[in-house]
Amino acid sequence: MRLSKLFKNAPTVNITGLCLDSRKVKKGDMYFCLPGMTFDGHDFIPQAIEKGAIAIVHSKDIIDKLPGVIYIQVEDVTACMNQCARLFYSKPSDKMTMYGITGTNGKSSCANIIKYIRDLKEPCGYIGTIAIEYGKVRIAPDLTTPDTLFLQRKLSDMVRAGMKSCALEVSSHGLSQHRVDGIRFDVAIFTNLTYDHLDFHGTIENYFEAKSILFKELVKEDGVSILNIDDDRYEDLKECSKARVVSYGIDQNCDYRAINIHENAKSTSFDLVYKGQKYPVKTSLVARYNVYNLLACIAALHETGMSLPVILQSCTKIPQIDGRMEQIECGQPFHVVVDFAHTPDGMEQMLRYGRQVAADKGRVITVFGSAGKRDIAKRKVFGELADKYADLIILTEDDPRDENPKDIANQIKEGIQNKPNLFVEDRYEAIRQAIDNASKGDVVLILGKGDEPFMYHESGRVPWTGDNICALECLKASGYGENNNS
Ligand SMILES: CC(=O)N[C@H]1[C@@H](OP(=O)(O)OP(=O)(O)OC[C@H]2O[C@@H](n3ccc(=O)[nH]c3=O)[C@H](O)[C@@H]2O)O[C@H](CO)[C@@H](O)[C@@H]1O[C@H](C)C(=O)N[C@@H](C)C(=O)N[C@H](CCC(=O)O)C(=O)O
Ligand SMILES: Nc1ncnc2c1ncn2[C@@H]1O[C@H](COP(=O)(O)OP(=O)(O)OP(=O)(O)O)[C@@H](O)[C@H]1O
Repeated sequence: MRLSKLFKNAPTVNITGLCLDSRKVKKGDMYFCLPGMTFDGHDFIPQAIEKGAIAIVHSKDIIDKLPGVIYIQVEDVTACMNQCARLFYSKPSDKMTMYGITGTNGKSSCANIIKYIRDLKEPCGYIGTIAIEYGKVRIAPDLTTPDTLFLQRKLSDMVRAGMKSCALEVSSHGLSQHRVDGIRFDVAIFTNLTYDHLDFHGTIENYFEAKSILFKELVKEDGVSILNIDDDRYEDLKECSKARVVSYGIDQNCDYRAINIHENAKSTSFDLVYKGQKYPVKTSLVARYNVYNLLACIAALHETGMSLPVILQSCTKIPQIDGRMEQIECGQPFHVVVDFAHTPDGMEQMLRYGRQVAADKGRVITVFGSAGKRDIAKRKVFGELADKYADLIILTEDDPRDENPKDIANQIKEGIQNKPNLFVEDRYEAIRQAIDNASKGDVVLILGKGDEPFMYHESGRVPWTGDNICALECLKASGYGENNNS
């Protein structure tokens, strides 16, 4: 693209790419010097030029300018980069129906439900923690909400691949760091706000402020904000939303309400009340929190033109979302569930669910840890929750980074008063012991990592079997077989 299309009065040169990381610069790129939490992008200008950058966008004064390189000084490099990326990639988000989902828990679940149902009508892409997915493409992501440049590039790939819509998980980090500023959302969904990420945001108010950007600034004025009426932050978000507000929930009257909820181990049914009419809904999803997720998605899809009967019919067969409430079946006489729960709210929901589906005398056996170099205050809370609901607690590693997993386990143990517990550092072995310990009617809950095929250790990101595959292997090693229904 001609530089003059991005900046008035710029020289007539062609920019072949945009880059924010000097290590990844390619010949002909424009490099943006971003202020970071660890580094300052300005310090890597020489490296960027050496690797082939022909234009540098910076905010600080530069003394030793090199001939042949174009220097563009702006006040706010991040804002400028967002604008350039939007133009460079031809405003891809304007060519699709954009669903943005934010909240402490439920983003991946909602985005995957929307993708599944929307895909039945026309192609829908997905960007989030689990994958970047469109058509036959499936890429493992580094972040839930990628950086602006990568994000705009992927959205433009989606448009080229024929996607008509995209479900995008919008994390609070992504919002704070303006990764999605170049996107105008047709639909902004709020799932819930509970305790998380305070290591980054400092206070729950800052965390909420970050989430609210999606509703205050990024949803289109003629778009729609879909809000959970049962969450304490409903009124605040309603107040600040730029778009019209549609509500969903269970406890109070609202636009899309679920009543008469029946939860089973493998399915859920309820009546959807919409505009005074009742619609029976049956879904393959389980646990009450998924009723909330489903309501948010039904509202989002209906408000963007899909008919209610078509949406509701598809709810019966929503496929298993990888690593989210994933039931591992190998003919064993007890439940094994792998779930990505890694916040106090997510843990409590899962442990409660475990208690509910365990047979009368069945035990809840749980395996989990807590991530290293992340929020340490939640560790004791995890212990307290397990103490309240579980019968046997096996503590193990979970992305320890450069912390000692045993120290983390000891901090979790501070919350455990009454229940038997043990520490098994190796996660595979911990899952094996949980499964070996289980008997008829028990529930084994393996929490924290879901389907993630990696683990963060001191040495960096290393491959991990994945809790779901590990659990299946352990069941088979214990003599269960997929066709054995004993
Ligand atoms: C805390 C955080 O979000 N950090 C993000 C931030 O990094 P940073 O501010 O530390 O950047 P930095 O390393 O100081 O570098 C500043 C600038 O210099 C550049 N640089 C740096 C070094 C170099 O040699 N050359 C160079 O050009 C960098 O590319 C960057 O542009 O900007 C980087 C570039 O976009 C991100 O990769 C990085 O995400 C890190 C890897 C991360 O782990 N983020 C997590 C916490 C995160 O964002 N998580 C959320 C959701 C979590 C959840 O809901 O569970 C997510 O959306 O994934
Ligand atoms: N609506 C909800 N309310 C409370 N807990 C939920 C909800 N939806 C999912 N959970 C719990 O949170 C876990 C993570 O779900 P999901 O991956 O959908 O959330 P997320 O917001 O994408 O999380 P992350 O951004 O950390 O990936 C689930 O495995 C489940 O335990």
